[in-house]
Amino acid sequence: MNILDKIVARKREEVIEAKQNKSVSELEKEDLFARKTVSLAAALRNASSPKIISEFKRKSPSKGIINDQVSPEVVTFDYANAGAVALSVLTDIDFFGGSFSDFLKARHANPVIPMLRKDFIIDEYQLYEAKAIGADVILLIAACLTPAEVVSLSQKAHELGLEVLLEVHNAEELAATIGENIDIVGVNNRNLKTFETSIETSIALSEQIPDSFVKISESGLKNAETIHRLHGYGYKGFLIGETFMKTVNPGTALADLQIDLTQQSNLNPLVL
Ligand SMILES: O=C(O)c1ccccc1NCC(=O)[C@H](O)[C@H](O)COP(=O)(O)O
Repeated sequence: MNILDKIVARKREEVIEAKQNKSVSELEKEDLFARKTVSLAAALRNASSPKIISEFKRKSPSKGIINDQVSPEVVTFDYANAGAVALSVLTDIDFFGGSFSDFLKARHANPVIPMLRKDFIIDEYQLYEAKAIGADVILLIAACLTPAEVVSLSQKAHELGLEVLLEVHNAEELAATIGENIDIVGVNNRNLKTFETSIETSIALSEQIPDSFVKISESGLKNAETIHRLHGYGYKGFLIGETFMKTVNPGTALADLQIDLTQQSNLNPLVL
């Protein structure tokens, strides 16, 4: 059993419990359910420079505790101020230390910026939850869903006004799950068996993702040089958690990266 299998097994239990505690019609009555969502895909598609999706991530299976001294409202407000195109907030409790409370605090501190509910979606019920906490985008991980599940969950997400980020690790997952209701394709550089990250995964898959899909690179991204390199392969967005969260002030870490990105593109305008 790899880590994804363990996470998904626990997630199935959580969803059963959640459905017993709150019905879909109760979720539909939450104030944020009626909120009009903001498009991350459009913000990325129209961007001429690399854009950062900044993640609030307390801990992870690969690194253990990353930062337990930070508050979601402060960090995400600082991220948005430092120019993040979107926020990603973990809502998985057991493996990532996230929660709906973290997500809601971040949403209330940042009413307009696109926000990704970062979790392991396996059931339509979780899409209603995502809408009820004010998410704009949900994640579908090809490695833990059948192609038919990707189709039905992405259709339902669109019905609810949510955008869909499809995450793939290899060409087989991409070919099996890419479809009409996918808004953004994310290539995850992290090997879930070894936890090693390699940007070669993003490079290898870049040409196989049709141009009609906005593409982003995820995990293990640390510096402006790598981001400019991947931007050259057509990646518009970059999902970064640990590099920021392991610092005392994650918002400042993003601001510093933005300065590096601008300086490097000024030195060599062709990298844009
Ligand atoms: O981060 C992990 O250890 C992990 C383990 C198993 C499944 C998923 C995992 N991470 C989820 C993510 O996609 C990352 O949080 C995201 O891409 C940001 O990555 P990073 O910048 O390396 O924190």
